[in-house]
Amino acid sequence: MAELQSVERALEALLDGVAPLEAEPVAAEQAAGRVLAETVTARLDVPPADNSAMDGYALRHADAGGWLPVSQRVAAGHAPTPLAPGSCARIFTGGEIPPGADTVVMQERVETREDSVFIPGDIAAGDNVRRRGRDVSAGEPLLEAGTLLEAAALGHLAGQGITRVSVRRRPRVALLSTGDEIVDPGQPLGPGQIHNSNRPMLSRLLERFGAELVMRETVPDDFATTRRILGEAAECADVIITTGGVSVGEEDHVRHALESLGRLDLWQLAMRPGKPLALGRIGQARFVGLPGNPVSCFVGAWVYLRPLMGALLGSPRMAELPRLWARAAFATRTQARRHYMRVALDFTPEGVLARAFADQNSAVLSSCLDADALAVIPAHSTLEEGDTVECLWLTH
Ligand SMILES: Nc1nc2c(c(=O)[nH]1)N[C@H]1C(S)=C(S)[C@@H](COP(=O)(O)OP(=O)(O)OC[C@H]3O[C@@H](n4cnc5c(N)ncnc54)[C@H](O)[C@@H]3O)O[C@H]1N2
Ligand code: MOO
Repeated sequence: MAELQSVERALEALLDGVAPLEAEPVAAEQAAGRVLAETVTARLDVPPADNSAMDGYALRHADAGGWLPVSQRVAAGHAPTPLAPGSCARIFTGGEIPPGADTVVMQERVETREDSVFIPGDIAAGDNVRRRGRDVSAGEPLLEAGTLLEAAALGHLAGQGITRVSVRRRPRVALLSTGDEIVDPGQPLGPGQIHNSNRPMLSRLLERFGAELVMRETVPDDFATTRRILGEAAECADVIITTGGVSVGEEDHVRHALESLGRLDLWQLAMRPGKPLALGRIGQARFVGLPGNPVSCFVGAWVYLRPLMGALLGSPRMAELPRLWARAAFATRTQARRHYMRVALDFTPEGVLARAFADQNSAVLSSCLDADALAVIPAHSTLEEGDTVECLWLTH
C-alpha cells in the first residue's frame, strides 16, 4: 500500500502556487462576506470634530467649581458658536464642542437654577470629550487588503461615505457528486440508493468560505462520463470538487479520470476521516477529491477547502482555522492516522471542555450536527479524559 501522506504535506501541495484571484468592483452595500482586494485609506476624520460623549454641559475646565450661566444650546447635527467666557453650553451626546470649551460634565452631576448650573470642582479637564479623529484619522489605512468584510468593516466603510470597494472575485467551484447510488432529494429512491446529503452540506460550507458554485452535477460510476464531466468542469471552474469514488474499489473512477486529464499530486492521507482524499489539477483548475462518506466531506471541507478559498481570496483569516486548547471529556486512542474528532465545546468558568459525539464513524453525519470544533488527536497516541486537546474551531 502506498505510504500515507501527512496533512501538512497535502496542504502544501494544495496551496502551492495558488495566488489571489483578480479584483472586481462591488457596491459597498453588496460587499458583505467579500474580501478586500486593496487597502482602503480613510478620507475623513471620525468623529469629524471634538464632540460630547454625554448629555450635559460644556465648559472651560478653568471655570469648574461654581455657578455658570448657560449661553447656548448645542444639539448633535448643529454647529456651535464660540463659548462666551465664564459661561457653559447645554450640550447633547454627539453635539460638537463649542470653540473655547474643553470639558463636558454630565447633567446628573450638576444643579440647575433658572438659566445657570452649578458645576462641581472635582472634574478632570477633557472629561467626556471625544476628540476629532479618535476612531479614524484621515490619511491612515482604514482596512487592510485581505480584510473579510463583516459587520464592523462595513460600518467603517459607510462611516467614510464609501459606496464602492474593490474585492476579490469569488472562487468558481464545480461540485460533482459521484456514485450510481446518489439521488437528489425529491426524486424516488431505487434499490440501494441514497439521497445526496453531501451536496447541500458542501454548498453551504463553500458559500460560507466565499465561493460561487458554477456547476453541480451528479456523475455515474463510469470512467468515460466521469472524464467528460471533469473536463467540462475544468473549463469553467477555479476549483473542482468531487465527492466519492476516490478509494480503491473497481467503481472508483475519479482518480484515473483525473490522471488522464491532468495530474494527481497526492493521494492517501494519514488522517481520519478522509484517507482516500485526492489532490491534483486539471489545466488551471485545482482538484480536490473528497471521499464519499459525509463526515469525510465535512472534515475535508474545513481542513482543505477553507484554506484553499482563503488563498484564492487573499484572506489570511480564512486561510487558517483558529486553534484552541480544551480539556477532553472523552478518551481515545489512534493508530497510523491523525484523528479529527467532532466535538462540542462547553465554555465553563473552569475552562473549555470538549465533548465528543459518541459515534465517530465517518459515515455518521449526526456527529457533525453539534460540532463546534475538530479535536486533533495525533497519530499513534492515547488521550485520557481530562487531558488537554488541541481543537480547530469551526468558525467563520
Ligand atoms: N478496501 C478498502 N476499502 C475502503 C478503503 C480502503 O482503504 N480500502 N477506504 C475506506 C475509506 S476510509 C473511505 S473514506 C471510503 C471512501 O470511498 P470513496 O471516496 O470511494 O467513496 P464512495 O465509496 O463513493 O462512498 C463512500 C460512502 O459514502 C456514501 N456517499 C457517497 N457520496 C455521497 C453523497 N453525495 N451523499 C451521501 N452519501 C454519499 C456512499 O454511498 C458510501 O457509503 O472508502 C472506504 N473503503
Ligand atoms: O478515511 Mo475514511 O474518511 O475514515 O472513512
